[in-house]
Amino acid sequence: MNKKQLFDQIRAKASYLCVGLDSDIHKIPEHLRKADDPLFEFNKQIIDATIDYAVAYKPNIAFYEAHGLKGWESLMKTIAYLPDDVFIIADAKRGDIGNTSKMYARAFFEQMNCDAITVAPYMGEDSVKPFLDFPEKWVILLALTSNAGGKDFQNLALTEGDQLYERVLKKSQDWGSDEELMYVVGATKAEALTNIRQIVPNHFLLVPGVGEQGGSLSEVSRHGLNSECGLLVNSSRGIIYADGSKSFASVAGSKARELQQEMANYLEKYC
Ligand SMILES: O=c1ccn([C@@H]2O[C@H](COP(=O)(O)O)[C@@H](O)[C@H]2O)c(=O)[nH]1
Repeated sequence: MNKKQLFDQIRAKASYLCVGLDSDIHKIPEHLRKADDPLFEFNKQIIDATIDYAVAYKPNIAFYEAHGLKGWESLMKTIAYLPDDVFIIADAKRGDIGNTSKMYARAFFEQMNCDAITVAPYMGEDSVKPFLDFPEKWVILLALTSNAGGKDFQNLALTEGDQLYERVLKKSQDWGSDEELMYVVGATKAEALTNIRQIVPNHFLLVPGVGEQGGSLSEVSRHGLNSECGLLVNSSRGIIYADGSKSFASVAGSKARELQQEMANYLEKYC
């Protein structure tokens, strides 16, 4: 999906919501655990209930890898179930020497047909570039992550003055354009968004951390929206585990709708 198509979807749904499919066998409702493929059954119902309110879905690969072959099958079935007009992010946080990165890219872009993959930038240009060789596919580089430990490295001041995350934003612009590169910025770090928007005014940002991690959708939207929206805001646990009963899907749908309605207001106001 290219940038224009993504923005068209955002306008059509008045939403920049990404639903995180962090589907955990121990957290899904009891009655689903007896199904043939419990993770897929859970995801299917979550997708059906939230599809009107979300433009993107983000399966976190760890939750599927943890189950070996069966988990990969659940993941592939989930991705195949998602409609063509939603943006699919493999939250895999990959990146390695070039020939290995190329294989990761082929796995997620060719085998699984994801639109985007999260990539750790710290092995540098030759570890990121292989992911950028796929037309209309996206690399989402970790810039300023939502976790407390992100500051251990990302906020370190380099001798030249920049913090490490700022250097990631600046340097990576030599590798690809805003038609193929996005950045992860945690909702818990919303105070950095004004600075981030000065460095990358036109790039999309993937913003996790609204919901369970306590990030503010209002703050993120106020400081992060640009003229083409420029945001995909993720919520995983706050939507998919909002209810643990047989009504889980309809409650997830209501949670997604609440976020979408708030987003529709911010789009009117700031975009
Ligand atoms: O900085 C980051 C990068 C990735 N994540 C991922 O996003 C979701 C957040 O889940 P919630 O349940 O909404 O907290 C999860 O998959 C993380 O691995 C992040 O949180 N922060």
